[in-house]
Amino acid sequence: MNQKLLKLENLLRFHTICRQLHSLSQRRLLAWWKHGFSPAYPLWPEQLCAWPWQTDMLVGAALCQHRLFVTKKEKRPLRSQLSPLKPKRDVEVWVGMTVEELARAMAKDIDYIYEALLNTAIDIDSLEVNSHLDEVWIKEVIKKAGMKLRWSKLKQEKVRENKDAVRRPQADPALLTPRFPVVTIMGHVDHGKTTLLDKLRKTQVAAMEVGGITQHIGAFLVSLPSGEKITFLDTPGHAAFSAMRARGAQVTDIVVLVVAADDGVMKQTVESIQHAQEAQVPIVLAINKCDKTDADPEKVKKELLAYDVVCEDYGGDVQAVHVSALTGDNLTALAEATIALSEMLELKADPTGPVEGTVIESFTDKGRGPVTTAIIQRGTLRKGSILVAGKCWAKVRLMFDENGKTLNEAYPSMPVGIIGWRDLPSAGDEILEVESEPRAREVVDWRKTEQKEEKGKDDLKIMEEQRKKHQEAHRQAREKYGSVHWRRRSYIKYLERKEQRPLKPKEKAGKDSNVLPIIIKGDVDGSVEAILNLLDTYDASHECELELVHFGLGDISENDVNFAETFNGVIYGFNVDAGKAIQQTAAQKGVKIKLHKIIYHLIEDLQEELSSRLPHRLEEYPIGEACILATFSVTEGKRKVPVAGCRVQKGQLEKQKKFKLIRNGQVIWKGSLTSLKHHKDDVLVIKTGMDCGLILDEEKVEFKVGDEVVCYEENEIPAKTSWDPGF
Ligand SMILES: Nc1nc2c(ncn2[C@@H]2O[C@H](COP(=O)(O)OP(=O)(O)OP(=O)(O)O)[C@@H](O)[C@H]2O)c(=O)[nH]1
Repeated sequence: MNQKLLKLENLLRFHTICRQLHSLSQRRLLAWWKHGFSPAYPLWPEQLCAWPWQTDMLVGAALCQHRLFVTKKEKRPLRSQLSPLKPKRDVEVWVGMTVEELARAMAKDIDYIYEALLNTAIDIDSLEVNSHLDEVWIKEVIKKAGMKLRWSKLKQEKVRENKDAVRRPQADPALLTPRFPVVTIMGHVDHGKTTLLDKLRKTQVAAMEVGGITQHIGAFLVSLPSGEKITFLDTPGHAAFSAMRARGAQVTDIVVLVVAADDGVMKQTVESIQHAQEAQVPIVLAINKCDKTDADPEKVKKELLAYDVVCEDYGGDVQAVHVSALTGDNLTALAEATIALSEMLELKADPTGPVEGTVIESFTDKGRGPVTTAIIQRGTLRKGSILVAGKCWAKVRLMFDENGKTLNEAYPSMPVGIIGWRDLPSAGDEILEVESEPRAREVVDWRKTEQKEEKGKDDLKIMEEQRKKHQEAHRQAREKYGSVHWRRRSYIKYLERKEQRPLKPKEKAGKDSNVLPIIIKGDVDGSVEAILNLLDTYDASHECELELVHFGLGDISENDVNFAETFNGVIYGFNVDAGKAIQQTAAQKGVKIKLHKIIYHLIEDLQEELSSRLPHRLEEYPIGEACILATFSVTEGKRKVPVAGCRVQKGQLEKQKKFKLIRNGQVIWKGSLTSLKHHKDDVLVIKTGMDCGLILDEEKVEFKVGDEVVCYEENEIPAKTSWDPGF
């Protein structure tokens, strides 16, 4: 009878715990049950491990549970292994669906999915209801269920209609008209690129007789006396190249390679050559600083041979112009050489139809908002055109050139400042004209969604990597700690520490001990994880040891209180409750339950609790100071007792308080007085300015004239933990 009652009681307690344990534990229980209740089974529910029950009691309880399942089984087959599923139901699935979604799609409960994934390589413990499943696991579950898999429309939706705007196919040669070249200036540091660009720009300003301030728009147009034009990109050559090539755009037709005649080929000269060669952009060589006495243009040409840059003098096709950016010498010749090369390249573009171009530079102007400089490559840009670039779009409100002059139209190869962007596109972004604002929005939305999906895929990859890492750590922990199925870093840390210094219930963790055993309960996995992560910042160097004896999800239970009582610990609950009965039990057992709804309040509370376990600090408060003016001794029986003749200089000396003797700034004695006299009278207090004679409780101490006597009292100051989790 007693046996039966015990089992019944066990069953009830077991049920209560199971109900608290969330679906995860029921799943584990089932798995455990199917493995013959072996305590060695790795999925032993951690909450039950923490339960201070004996294993056989647990088995007893579980056996009852087992019978219950068996009875239920007769009415309703629960598991695939027990009753084969009726085959070939179609299940609509998609990659990355969650455990919950798969269960719903299969019309099964969540446990079913977990069960199907048991004994597979997946780490079932790290698998939450909302974890995403890989294709391989989805297939595994469906296969085990004997169902048929059908990839969902949702998956097909992923290959949704491409709403992006793209460049048009190559233009009909009949539509092509000559265009002027777009040139980038590149070269080694200090070889004169900026000076050359400035000179070219100033020549242009002077030539146009505009005067005043030139507008920096990242590119400018130079008109030669012959009427020819060249667009120079006014951005650091490397940056322009990298940005544009990274986005697959190629706006430069010619590279002007600047090499200082006095310095020769240097590291960045070589890099510039490589950039040009990789992009198959021809080079015009500007041998600069030819005004300098030590200039040696021939040496430069020879050095360049090593990099496949063969000048015309050496039988190659690279034009070399000796210039001086400083004096402006030969800059026209350089421009003409560039034009000659562009003519050979037969640069042409289609000025009709929707615009295509590239963003050279973009910035936000205080008054005008986002501004871009673009090079038009196809079509003709006009006010009111609708453009998209990257994930931004614009209705062109205003166009201007490098001199700030408003433009009505911009043709291929023209640099143009554009105002009217809703957001700021990036340098190198491709500009495409679309037919309407709704279409521009559609393109931008499509691109944003694409980006999100890409990011989602990346996140999934990261999650998968983390899962694998977690799985490995988990496997190692399991190997190390056997059937105990802890998966928390903090707990493993705790176990490791425990190996070094086992915490015995009630033995070390007395109320005044400097060990604080704690139990953490939280509402959801995430919050418990967050608290455990903060606890991880607490290391052994702190004065009070923090022992995490148990943690878990759900309201505070009797089991937690038992634990806390056993270890003399404190229960911390985050966003959970403790029923009245539990609180009463805890009060009876002297167990503190601390409930919080804000993590940092919980941590502050923990800091206070830790501080309360630290020994108090003693702080000294001086009451008076005296100086020894004479030393003598009195005879007490056969002993000669040293006496210090002092004058009080500050405060007062109180016989009952503590005293210290200081010599040359060093404390040489601390203790009490056995005698304090004023003349021949014993007194309790001597005030400032008065003389006195005093005898210490340690007769061996010798006084010296000039020593300092300090009377003080000691106060206990509560200590504060130095632990700061840093939030
Ligand atoms: N004598 C002489 N000095 C020049 C000439 N060109 C540039 N310099 C000087 O060389 C120095 C560097 O010129 P920059 O134009 O700043 O050179 P850079 O290649 O743009 O340099 P980074 O911007 O640092 O890459 C400056 O002191 C210029 O005055 C030139 O033709 N002759």
